[in-house]
Amino acid sequence: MISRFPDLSKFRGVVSPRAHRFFSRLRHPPPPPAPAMSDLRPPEHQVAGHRASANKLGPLVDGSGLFYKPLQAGDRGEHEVAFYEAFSAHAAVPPRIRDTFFPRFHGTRLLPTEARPGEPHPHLVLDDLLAGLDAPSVADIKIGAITWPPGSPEPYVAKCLAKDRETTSVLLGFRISGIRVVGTGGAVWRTERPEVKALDTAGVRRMLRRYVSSVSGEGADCALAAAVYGGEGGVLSQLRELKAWFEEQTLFHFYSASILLGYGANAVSATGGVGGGVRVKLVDFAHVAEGDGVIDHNFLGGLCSLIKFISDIVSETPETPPLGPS
Ligand SMILES: O=P(O)(O)O[C@@H]1[C@@H](OP(=O)(O)O)[C@H](OP(=O)(O)O)[C@H](O)[C@H](OP(=O)(O)O)[C@H]1OP(=O)(O)O
Ligand SMILES: Nc1ncnc2c1ncn2[C@@H]1O[C@H](COP(=O)(O)OP(=O)(O)O)[C@@H](O)[C@H]1O
Repeated sequence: MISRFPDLSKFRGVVSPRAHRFFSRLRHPPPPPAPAMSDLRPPEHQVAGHRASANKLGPLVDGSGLFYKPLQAGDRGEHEVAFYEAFSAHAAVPPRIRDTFFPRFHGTRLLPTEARPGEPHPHLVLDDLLAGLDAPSVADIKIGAITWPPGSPEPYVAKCLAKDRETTSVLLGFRISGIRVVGTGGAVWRTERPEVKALDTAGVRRMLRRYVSSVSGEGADCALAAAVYGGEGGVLSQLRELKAWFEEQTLFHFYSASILLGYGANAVSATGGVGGGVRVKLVDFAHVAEGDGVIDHNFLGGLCSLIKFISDIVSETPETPPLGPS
């Protein structure tokens, strides 16, 4: 829960530690009791990123509508927390943008994990952005031709640059990181890591078509293109609203962040509509940098490029009933 109190982090050292703890508690009231390890599991709907396993930390859910992301090593985890704290309280962020496109931040919490038995690990507590969608179909699209923030160490820049060149990031301003599609019969089709890494422009187009197709297997009939991508409240109209903000905002530069698309795949109605709404969200803020009064042209360029790919698919496919956001 986010309070109306301003970000106090810059006042650390000015106010007493006791006062700071008091105000922090007001800004992030304690969430409900910590879930037991037996209730926590990797989200079935996760399509990219580090995945929790017996020896690796990764995101967890407990079915309560919350998503627990482990703080990453080094200063990355702390950096992501600092972003959420600043963003949640920033007076210049329009509430509509914050509420529509970002997960709500509920502070951090120590959780038991299978990977680190007996050593609770701090996690970001976020809204599960796919909560309430039955059998969600999900796409993670990493935005930006450049995926490292200014000032990153040289070896990290080299690693990211190599990935940006090998994938479509440099060429298209975005790359697909992972997709899962739940067909009408409940069959799940998902991308494998090596496959998405090898996608070229034609492959990206194919994946974006596959994401809105009802057939099982590799085929792409684009039966849901108009309902999911088009119409009022569809992906395109939400992306355009997000773009309008990025044309103005100079607060943050979202390096390596992803757009997460979601729709309830198992609710395809007789009329061809999709139940549960269409979601367009942003995730992964471990590499966000301060905007310093400059627009985030790296993210904005990738977003425009993605919009063009998706609008081409809508133009090429026949109309089906549109859906609003949920
Ligand atoms: O750790 P790696 O090498 O698997 O790379 C991660 C990427 O996996 P990949 O192998 O490219 O599919 C991973 O990519 P996906 O999200 O899986 O597309 C992220 O880029 C991750 O970076 P961060 O969590 O945003 O800091 C990447 O982590 P860092 O390169 O930032 O450590
Ligand atoms: N708040 C959220 N709600 C639901 N799913 C999420 C949320 N945040 C991330 N995810 C899922 O987890 C994946 C990895 O998240 P991300 O923040 O990118 O982690 P990493 O830093 O390991 O790359 C995303 O591709 C998405 O499937």
